[in-house]
Amino acid sequence: MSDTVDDVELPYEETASQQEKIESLRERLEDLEDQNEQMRDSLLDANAENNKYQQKLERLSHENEKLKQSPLFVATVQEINDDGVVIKQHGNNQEALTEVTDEMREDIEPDDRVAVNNSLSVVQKLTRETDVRARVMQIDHSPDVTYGDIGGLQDQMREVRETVELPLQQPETFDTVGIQPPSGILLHGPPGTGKTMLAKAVANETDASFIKMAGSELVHKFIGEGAKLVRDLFEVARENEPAVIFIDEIDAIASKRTDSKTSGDAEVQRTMMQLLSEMDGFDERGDVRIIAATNRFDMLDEAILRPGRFDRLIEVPKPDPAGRELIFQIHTRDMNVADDVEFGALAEMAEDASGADVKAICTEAGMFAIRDDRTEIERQDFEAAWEKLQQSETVEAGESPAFA
Ligand SMILES: Nc1ncnc2c1ncn2[C@@H]1O[C@H](COP(=O)(O)OP(=O)(O)OP(=O)(O)O)[C@@H](O)[C@H]1O
Repeated sequence: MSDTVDDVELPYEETASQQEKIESLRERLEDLEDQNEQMRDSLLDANAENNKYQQKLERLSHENEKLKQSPLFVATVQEINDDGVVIKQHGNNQEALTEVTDEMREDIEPDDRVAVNNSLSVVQKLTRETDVRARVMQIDHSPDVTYGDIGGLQDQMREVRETVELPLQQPETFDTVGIQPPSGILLHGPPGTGKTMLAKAVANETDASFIKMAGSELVHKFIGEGAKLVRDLFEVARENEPAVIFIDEIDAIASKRTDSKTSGDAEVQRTMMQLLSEMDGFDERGDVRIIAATNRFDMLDEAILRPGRFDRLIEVPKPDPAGRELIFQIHTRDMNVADDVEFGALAEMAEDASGADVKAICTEAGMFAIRDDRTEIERQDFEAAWEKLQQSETVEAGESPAFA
């Protein structure tokens, strides 16, 4: 069957008579014609089969399209194993073992959000672009900040721990005493003072997921979706219990009502109302704690501060000299600092600096050393870094810098 024109074997011996040769060739010709006939038949069969599969493929593609068009439910992949895929449906939180195509199976992994149809088969993986929640919420299952990374803020840390750790770790204490655990914490103070760090650290130390949402993004980026996203935020938190919800820049959604009646204001109002109602539904919230932060405490609507909502208000001020010294120590832990550098003196120098400023000074001091071809960071590097930071802040504030 695999003979080619060049390597064809002649069906007779060289010594055979002319008559025998003709006879052999005739037989071989008949054989080949038979084979040709058989192959043509097979080809026809294969073509027919191919057509059948083609039609089936079209039908399935059509079916698939139809499935995608009917309403789909959103679920999160929990586990992929030999039996199929375990998904957890959003909304009712129920888990189900379902099937996926081999192709889809290769594409998904635990924690992916997927769309499932009525029979809970995974139809589509939701990409980050289609997943608004993923864009607006930052979910960190194990934030790496610890209490030891925070300089100063001892009182604030104690209060945050009391309010968040106890209800998460010993909820029965509150049941026994017969009181509701404090609901939300509001951290207020200037930018860069460690508010986010406090929330991340308490989530980390209680093994809770950290779910962050920025109020300003909610209002400015996702116009018209604010209220729904707040609902989603609490839903995601329940799906990831125990969880700490961190709402940064809460003033963007909970500032005092203005008199103007623009549609933008109405939208912000709706978002805030949704937040209040989620906070009021505390009983069903389970192992979820809420921490919010603001730099504009004076702007907040009183409704948000009513008992049962944010009833712990914790001020997070800029660090005092002792706090700054600690923060310098923390941020230079991994740096190669010269022995004569005194952190106390640096703390005195960087008067009025926030924790974030201190961190920026340390990084910049390292850059000065690198520019100077040194591997050790000296006192003058920190001084130059502080000067540079002050200059950039002056320029940002629109004043002319003291130094060129
Ligand atoms: N008390 C602190 N101890 C150690 N580092 C700090 C402290 N405060 C701030 N920092 C440093 O500054 C960075 C920013 O801090 P963080 O995001 O917690 O500030 P924030 O108060 O939430 O700021 P914002 O109000 O601007 O959101 C931190 O990642 C950390 O490196």
